[in-house]
Amino acid sequence: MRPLDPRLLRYARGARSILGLGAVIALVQTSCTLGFAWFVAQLVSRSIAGDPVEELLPSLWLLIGIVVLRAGTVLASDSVNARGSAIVRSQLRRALAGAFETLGPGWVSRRSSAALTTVAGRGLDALDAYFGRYVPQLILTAIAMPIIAAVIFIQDPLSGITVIVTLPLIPVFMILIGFATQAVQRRQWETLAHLSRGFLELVAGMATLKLFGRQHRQVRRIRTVTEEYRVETMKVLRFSFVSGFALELLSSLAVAVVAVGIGLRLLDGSLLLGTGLFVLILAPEAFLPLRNVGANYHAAAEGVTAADEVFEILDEAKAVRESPSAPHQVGDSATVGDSARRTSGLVLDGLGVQYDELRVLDDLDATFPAGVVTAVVGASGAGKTSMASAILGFVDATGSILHDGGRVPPTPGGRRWLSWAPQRPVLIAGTVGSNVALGDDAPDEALIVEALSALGLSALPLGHPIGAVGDGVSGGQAQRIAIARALYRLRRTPADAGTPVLLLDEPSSALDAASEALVIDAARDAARSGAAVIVITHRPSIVEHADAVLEIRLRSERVQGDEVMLHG
Ligand SMILES: Nc1ncnc2c1ncn2[C@@H]1O[C@H](COP(=O)(O)OP(=O)(O)OP(=O)(O)O)[C@@H](O)[C@H]1O
Repeated sequence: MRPLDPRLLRYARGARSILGLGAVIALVQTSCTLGFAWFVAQLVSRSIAGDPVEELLPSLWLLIGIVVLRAGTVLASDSVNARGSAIVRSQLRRALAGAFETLGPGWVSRRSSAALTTVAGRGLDALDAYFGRYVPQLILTAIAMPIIAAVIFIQDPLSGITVIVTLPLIPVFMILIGFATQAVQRRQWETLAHLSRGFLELVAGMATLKLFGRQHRQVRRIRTVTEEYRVETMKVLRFSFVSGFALELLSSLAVAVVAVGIGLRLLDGSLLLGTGLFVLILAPEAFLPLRNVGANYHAAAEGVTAADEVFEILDEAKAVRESPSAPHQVGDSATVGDSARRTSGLVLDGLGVQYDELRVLDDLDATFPAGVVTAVVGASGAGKTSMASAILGFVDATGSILHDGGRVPPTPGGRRWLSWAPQRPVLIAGTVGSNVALGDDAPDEALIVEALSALGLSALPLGHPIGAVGDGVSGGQAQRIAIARALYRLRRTPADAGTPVLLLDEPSSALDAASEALVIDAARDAARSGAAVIVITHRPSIVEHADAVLEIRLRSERVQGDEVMLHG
């Protein structure tokens, strides 16, 4: 772990002001430490020398003032660090949410959702120890240590040299401990992510696990991972205890050496009592912040390990933002025919999609004209949803996508013309109405009612509550609410967005024949109003009512030049 990761300053702007304020507070604290040591040494040596109390009173008042000021700086430092830590964590969480948006649903779907929520939740919370305790001590060390060491050297060169020689031993020792801890800390963090994943699977899949009698196995797995987590945590703690002990021993020995030197010179009279006392009080203060850095290192390291992962995600999103055409190559193909450029609606020209090693689509050409319902059919796994994901900008794709003759950008933004209902309906906690008008700042109630009625959901009140994962409605209702959302968005397509495109991915997979007929009517109405309608389906009844059919064959069954067939 680097003492201070520069990426933290880059991604969490709030961190800069905390560091600035922390430096000012550290400077005041160092002045207080020096003042405190000076006045205590003076008061003791002058009392022993027999100075009258009245003459000592001004120094006493100053000492009391310094003590109060020092307490004030501790209070200020605590509140700055607590507020700063909260600001930084919320800035990093916002940046992370922005990164997820940039990287897109395709990226998120390839990651473990449990690991992502652990890093964004518990992981970033662990930064509290880093900001609340570790960083302030690091700043104090950088400011107080050289000043105090210099003052000791000026007052008593011999003690100064002892302090200057022994001080670097502590950071050297800490670096060695740091190397050893890094691996255990990462293992502890990975086990935690593993544990979260196990719990998520147990909770989300409880019904299935119980039905197949696998719940005990899952519980046993969690028990094993919990044990692994305990072992890893104990390893981290062992390092923490040993390093705390060693740091304490090192600094105590160094202070003892200084104290013995001062004592001997006080005895032989070569050092004044005031100076000796001053240096003796100051010496532990030179080691204290560095010792505290070491003591807080392990608590901070968990947050830093998590922050490391956050920074990797933020860097990835930054790279995508800076070169949007690098991973997503849609729009790179050389020439697109004139007819494609003149088509109102959507044209795919040589579209290719690949997931790591798995090539799903290659060189797919298709036209989805305005006013036409096109059914997209093909065997399971042929790549129909992958084509939809490419149109949505969710996956890396090659080739070109043209909307009204203009190239569609590779990232998901800038598709005001596109309305989509996914294969698996995603409902957000709220109400039926808020789900249909999702993303609309000024929802049109009449349109919401119209979209729901078109799908036979007029009996469902707009205010009907929906839970976090679509609880509160049936599977078929959830699917129709998701389609109603697409119909609502279609009706709200801005006039200057061009030909509206309605993309429905297996819209009737959870519906009965009557509801399916309503979906077909809604798709036909949309085409009549001028939209290009694409319906991915396995249902013969939808294919029958389509104006055109695009068949995507499994890659293994494709023949060169016969990748797809379009029936008009
Ligand atoms: N995010 C992904 N990462 C890796 N492979 C994927 C991903 N999404 C889909 N695939 C693979 O791509 C292939 C095509 O999947 P796709 O979902 O496009 O098929 P589909 O034609 O829509 O199938 P279905 O009719 O069953 O919905 C499948 O082999 C699938 O396993």
